[in-house]
Amino acid sequence: MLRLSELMRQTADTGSGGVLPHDPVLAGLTLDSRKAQPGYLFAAVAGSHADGASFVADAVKRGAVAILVARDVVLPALDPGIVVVRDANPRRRIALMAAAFAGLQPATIAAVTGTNGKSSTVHFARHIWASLGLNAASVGTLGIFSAGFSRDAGLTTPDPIQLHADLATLAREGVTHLAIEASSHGLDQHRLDGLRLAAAAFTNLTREHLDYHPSMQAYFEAKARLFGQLLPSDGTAVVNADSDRAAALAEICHRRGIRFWTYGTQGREFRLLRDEPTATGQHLEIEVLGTRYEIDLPLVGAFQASNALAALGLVVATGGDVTRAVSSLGTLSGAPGRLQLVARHRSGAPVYVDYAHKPEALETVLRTLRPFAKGRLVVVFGCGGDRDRGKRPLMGEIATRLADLTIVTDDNPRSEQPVAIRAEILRGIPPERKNWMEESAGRREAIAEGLAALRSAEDLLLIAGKGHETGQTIGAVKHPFDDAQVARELAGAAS
Ligand SMILES: CC(=O)N[C@H]1[C@@H](OP(=O)(O)OP(=O)(O)OC[C@H]2O[C@@H](n3ccc(=O)[nH]c3=O)[C@H](O)[C@@H]2O)O[C@H](CO)[C@@H](O)[C@@H]1O[C@H](C)C(=O)N[C@@H](C)C(=O)N[C@H](CCC(=O)O)C(=O)O
Ligand SMILES: Nc1ncnc2c1ncn2[C@@H]1O[C@H](COP(=O)(O)OP(=O)(O)OP(=O)(O)O)[C@@H](O)[C@H]1O
Ligand SMILES: N[C@H](CCC[C@H](N)C(=O)O)C(=O)O
Ligand SMILES: [Mg+2]
Repeated sequence: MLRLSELMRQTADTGSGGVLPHDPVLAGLTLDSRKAQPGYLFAAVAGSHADGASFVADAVKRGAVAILVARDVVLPALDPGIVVVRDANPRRRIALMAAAFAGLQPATIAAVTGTNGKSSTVHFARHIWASLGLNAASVGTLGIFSAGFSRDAGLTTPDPIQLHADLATLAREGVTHLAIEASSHGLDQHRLDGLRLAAAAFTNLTREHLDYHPSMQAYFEAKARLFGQLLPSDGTAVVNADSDRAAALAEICHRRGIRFWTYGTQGREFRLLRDEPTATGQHLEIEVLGTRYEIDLPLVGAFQASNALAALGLVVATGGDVTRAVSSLGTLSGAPGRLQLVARHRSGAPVYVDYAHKPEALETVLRTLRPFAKGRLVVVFGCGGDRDRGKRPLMGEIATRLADLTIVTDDNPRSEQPVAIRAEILRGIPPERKNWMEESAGRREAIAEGLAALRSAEDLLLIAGKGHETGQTIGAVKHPFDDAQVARELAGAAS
């Protein structure tokens, strides 16, 4: 409970002013009129489908006593007992209010942005902190994880009201260190504006979400907000030097006086010098702040080594002991659904599940797995409905270029016709490659076909796109579906 005047005082940086006609004690905040209760403040924001302003009367009917709205919005006549707060940027203001209202957040917070590798990096950062004896948590696509509290995710970056309620719970339970994914939607919609950040990492930028962002430049600018606006000038940026966006971020950070650290094969503070595959992962030689270390990372793929360095960078940037943090990389476990070995076919062929649902990710994971498939590399994948359509032909081209057999199937069709999504994937496949592909309606059937194509222990099946997901959304209904479980069931049945 907090008085409205106090909430406004604590968050007054976007320029709303004026004397309040009343000063209600607020019972809660909401961005959704349907969740308004007596004593609530309703933030009416314009969205991509609806305009929150048209739900003000609904919120008031449910008991809202205060409305936060943009300056220029015309509202219907309201009861004089309702306080209307105007702000130039209500999305930012409600995020700041959510933080103030919840009161507590873990003392040390690091955010991770980039097209690929965010979930893996926050998962790794939590592991490294925990190895240092710190009470750590992660928030993102996989949900919220800490020693004492976990919950499935709705969004990669939750809405600010939910987020701050959860962060306050974590902080009350003693969590001091938090790694959180910053999605481009989340950054663009100011969901993260109330966080007190100590560090921020950038992994890479490739094509994604061009249904939402008007261009790659706009997509980059959404991500760059993390460094240009959210990370305070006493924070540390940890940026992948192997990304072609590193120079632009360096410029932003230097302008703001932010400490700028880089990682990767071209990294300055966290440099990967050597990377050799081993039976169980890879042997790395790295240089961290001028000192050389050798470690056995129990994960395959150069991209996982890169994500591990990003996590290491965040831990060290926020005061973690370098030597102990480096040695904890030797006990990293992969993030669920990321290059996860889930089953073995009766032929001995391994079956992997991976969350590659973007062109660059699919290319990376197929290239990573190629050396492990001395025989045939088989991939089963589809594309999600109601998402960036431009990805579809690109992924069809990549799969058929890098795999020996591609089975095109359904991901989460959502409101789209599965056959139409598959047709867009097929459009990207050159005619001469059509002999090395099949189209299979129904993901379960496609996985069965993928398994049936395995002939020896030298073959390998990759099921891409849904990773850790435990449901498949068809129309408006989410049906239980778990790639790993289905693969195990079917591989078992085949043996
Ligand atoms: C495109 C997008 O990001 N939409 C998010 C956005 O919704 P919006 O502002 O567009 O909502 P809208 O439907 O237009 O409605 C406008 C406003 O009216 C309100 N409303 C609506 C109806 C009503 O009866 N009463 C009412 O008050 C809504 O609560 C909203 O505040 O803000 C909502 C509240 O925070 C989110 O739930 C919603 O996420 C939708 C469900 C979504 O699917 N988002 C995905 C694309 C997303 O955000 N993904 C990213 C990236 C994933 C990744 O790459 O990892 C993520 O962070 O998960
Ligand atoms: N650093 C990387 N470079 C290229 N591809 C990567 C990298 N890290 C992960 N991937 C690929 O992207 C997939 C998703 O990885 P991860 O979940 O860590 O990324 P994310 O950024 O959180 O994705 P999302 O935005 O979908 O939540 C992995 O399964 C893998 O195929
Ligand atoms: N956070 C991502 C997840 C996509 C996962 C993929 N399986 C799909 O459904 O497209 C999104 O909402 O765009
Ligand atoms: Mg993620």
